[in-house]
Amino acid sequence: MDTQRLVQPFTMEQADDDGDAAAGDALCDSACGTPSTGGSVGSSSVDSDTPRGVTLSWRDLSVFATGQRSGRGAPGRRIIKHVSGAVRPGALVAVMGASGAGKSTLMTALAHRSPAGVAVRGDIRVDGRPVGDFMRRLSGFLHQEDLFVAELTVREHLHFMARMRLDRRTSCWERQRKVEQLLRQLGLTAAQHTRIGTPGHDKVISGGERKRLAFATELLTEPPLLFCDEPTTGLDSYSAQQLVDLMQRMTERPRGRGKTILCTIHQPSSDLLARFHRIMLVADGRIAFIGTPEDALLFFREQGYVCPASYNPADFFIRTLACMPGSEEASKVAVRRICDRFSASDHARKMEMEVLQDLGERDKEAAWGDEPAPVEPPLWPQKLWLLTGRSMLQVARDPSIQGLRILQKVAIAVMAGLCYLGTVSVSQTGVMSVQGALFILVSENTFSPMYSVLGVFPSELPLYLREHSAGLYGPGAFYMSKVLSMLPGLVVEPLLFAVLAYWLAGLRDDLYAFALTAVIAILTMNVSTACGFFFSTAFESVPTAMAYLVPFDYVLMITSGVFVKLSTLPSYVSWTQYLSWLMYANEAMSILQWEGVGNITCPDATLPCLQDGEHVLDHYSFDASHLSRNMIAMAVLYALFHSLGLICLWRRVRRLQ
Ligand SMILES: Nc1ncnc2c1ncn2[C@@H]1O[C@H](COP(=O)(O)OP(=O)(O)OP(=O)(O)O)[C@@H](O)[C@H]1O
Repeated sequence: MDTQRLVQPFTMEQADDDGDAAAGDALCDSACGTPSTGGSVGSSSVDSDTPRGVTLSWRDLSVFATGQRSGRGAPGRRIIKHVSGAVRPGALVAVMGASGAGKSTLMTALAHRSPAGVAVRGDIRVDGRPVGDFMRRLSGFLHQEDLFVAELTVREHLHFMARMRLDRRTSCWERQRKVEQLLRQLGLTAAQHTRIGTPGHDKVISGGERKRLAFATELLTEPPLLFCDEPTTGLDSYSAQQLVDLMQRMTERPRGRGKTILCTIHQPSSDLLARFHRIMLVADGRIAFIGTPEDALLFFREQGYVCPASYNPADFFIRTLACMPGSEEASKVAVRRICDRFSASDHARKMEMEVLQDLGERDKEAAWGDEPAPVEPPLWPQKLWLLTGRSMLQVARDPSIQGLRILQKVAIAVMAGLCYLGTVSVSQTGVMSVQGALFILVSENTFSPMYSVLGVFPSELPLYLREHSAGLYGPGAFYMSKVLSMLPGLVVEPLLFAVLAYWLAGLRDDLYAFALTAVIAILTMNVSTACGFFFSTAFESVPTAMAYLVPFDYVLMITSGVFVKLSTLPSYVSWTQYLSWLMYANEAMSILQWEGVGNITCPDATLPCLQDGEHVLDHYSFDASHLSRNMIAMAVLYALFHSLGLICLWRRVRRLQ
């Protein structure tokens, strides 16, 4: 009966989307074909797939703010104060309390997901076992603020997550079956091909659909324990009710397989509150009550707080436990008294007895070998492949990332080429035009690509940190995927520019010179992007990165060989030229233009003249034997910037998590 219930749609949508499954979305398992509705080889009923529920208990738990957000030099503040409690399998628990009471802090601590700057002390156990990193696999966490890749569709997102989160031995069909089931179950079938988007922009799914998608993502792995931080915030009352109904159904499975769900919630209606099996009231970092809403009303009555007949009990609890402006001290004393009385009450003792009994029974069950097999996550190359695919879709679908840049490059190449048209010749004035055209080729492939990637890591870090904390992938795969996804653009863009500008400007009519110039242009853009990536990971925000990058790029430009004769640079700065890939590129391109050129016309024999190519190179302090050295140096800079970028990202992630 419960299996039936679970596969029932969340809303009235009954659209059969099996046919759509084969729609070839890039991230989807389209190669599996259409999944059979009756399951696939290796799949079993939903109930037997579902791991048994778990008991979560905690004793003498305190949470401190140790730094960062608490401010420089501020002592660690105790946010959660010596709390104890427990939740049994199949319980849907509403965590309620006034704003700032400590609900989210308590829940993230219980979920073993406390952020950096927060220290947790105390004993938290799952089925009697002290919590550890296994909590990432055992539990799902629905965050207050949803974060998605806006360019993906609902279906693509779920397929990506299925491949990232599920055991790598899960068959393609099985993954597809889970996605289809979740789409139906959460009423996302109609929106499955809609881009997730960013709220406030066109083509976005609604706030309710975002919440349901976030929920579906957490349900992919069938975690027996779910933490939901304000899942109903921003939803209309009907959608909120539907979501809570779904949670309720998930807790009500037989044979101890009901999920344990903790859910912070703000001001639920009486109707919504009645759907929760238990409520947990948090006040000033302590627990004021855990039990059924009815018992809570009785307990409060015993303490002298009577809920008026027409009043919403949730509002009554929150109001009673809130810190009243103007009478803060009295409110604190009242809250302390309620919390003290609860911890000494029969409710608290009964809860503890129930948990102990429950754990005893579950120990016996475990002896019968009901432990789930350990999950094998995807291998690193598989994760990299998936992440790169996702990033490529982002790049392809967001015109501001690459499409517009390519158009802009073409326009600049045509304009620059036309400006030099007819000015390039083997003459004294032609030397200036050639060197000018080469500088345009180098600088156009340096500055705009370098600055355009500065926002990549600051903007994507929140999503990365979220996915990292869920145990999906590490900084190496994240960084590499960004590099790989941009690679096609970083070849096409400079190549297009070189083809157009080179031939329009009328540079040396030699295929070898052109081909190597194009390769150097590609190298230039890749080194510049690597440098941009490094600054993007090294600094917290784009303005800070810019503040350091602008002076750095002036040094690069001055030492490029165009603005000053390199051999005349003062010794204390002359070393900087070896960091300047503009210099390497400029010298290499100049060699390709001038090597072997003899007899440059000289209009007036009485004035000093550049008589041949060797003279031109010498004039700029360039050396004809440096062609391969320069290309190798650029490759080394590319590797160096990316290595530094990766180290900075890794350090930042360690600091933030
Ligand atoms: N890392 C931190 N550093 C310093 N103070 C913190 C930190 N995290 C939480 N706090 C503080 O602890 C208190 C409880 O915060 P928490 O977010 O848990 O409250 P809440 O009950 O979930 O509130 P709301 O319902 O408004 O989300 C707040 O005063 C908050 O400012």
